[in-house]
Amino acid sequence: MRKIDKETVEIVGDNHISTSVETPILKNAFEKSDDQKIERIQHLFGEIMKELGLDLNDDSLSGTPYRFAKMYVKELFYGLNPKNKPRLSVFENKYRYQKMLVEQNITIDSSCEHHFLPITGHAHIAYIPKNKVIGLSKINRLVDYYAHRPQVQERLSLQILRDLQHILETDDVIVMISAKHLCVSSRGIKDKDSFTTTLEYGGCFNQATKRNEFLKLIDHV
Ligand SMILES: Nc1nc2c(ncn2[C@@H]2O[C@H](COP(=O)(O)OP(=O)(O)OP(=O)(O)O)[C@@H](O)[C@H]2O)c(=O)[nH]1
Ligand SMILES: [Zn+2]
Repeated sequence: MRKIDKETVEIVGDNHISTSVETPILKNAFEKSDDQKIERIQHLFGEIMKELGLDLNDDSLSGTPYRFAKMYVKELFYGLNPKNKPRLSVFENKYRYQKMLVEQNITIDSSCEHHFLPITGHAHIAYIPKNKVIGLSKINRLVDYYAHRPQVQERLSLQILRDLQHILETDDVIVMISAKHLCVSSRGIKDKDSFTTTLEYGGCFNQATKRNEFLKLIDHV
């Protein structure tokens, strides 16, 4: 593993934002079971707590290393493991519905990969069906899956877009995410009001009129 020291982090700054749409995952990432990972992270997080000076014999703190490890593996970062990817059943577009379908206000609960702090907000997604349509809830499930990894918002938007385009067999998909980053609001610059919007699209959404149709719909609900 490449070691990066404090000075390099300062110099690299924002340039370390990954250029790939894939989450950087080690080849042997899933050789251990979830339970083995929980056991190891429990030990390591206990060490961090002790290093901070906390007494793990305290009743309230003693269970924290285990709770933390379970939360990381089973909840916040369950989306790292491809075995947890939702099955996205698609079916034939029997109704020949060929207008825009918008699924909006999809909850985003994610974590920033630079600080491991929450990213919270909403995704709005639209597509124009060709031969395939997807169960509505599957769009929400796909968003939830990719959100539950350490993320940058740009990559999250792209991963969702790319999968939907693939599954739906069309480029005509648009993904908008507006979210607050706790690493911006609760530490560092501590800006409580700003939020971040990303927009990824393909196919007919390259036309401003189609994009505007989508943006108008989002605005009116
Ligand atoms: N582009 C992008 N940047 C992000 C995202 N989440 C966090 N960041 C930024 O990643 C940057 C990391 O910069 P660094 O200078 O290495 O970290 P830092 O010293 O903690 O930065 P400050 O937050 O400015 O204190 C910060 O500007 C964060 O706001 C994201 O989803 N997308
Ligand atoms: Zn951050």
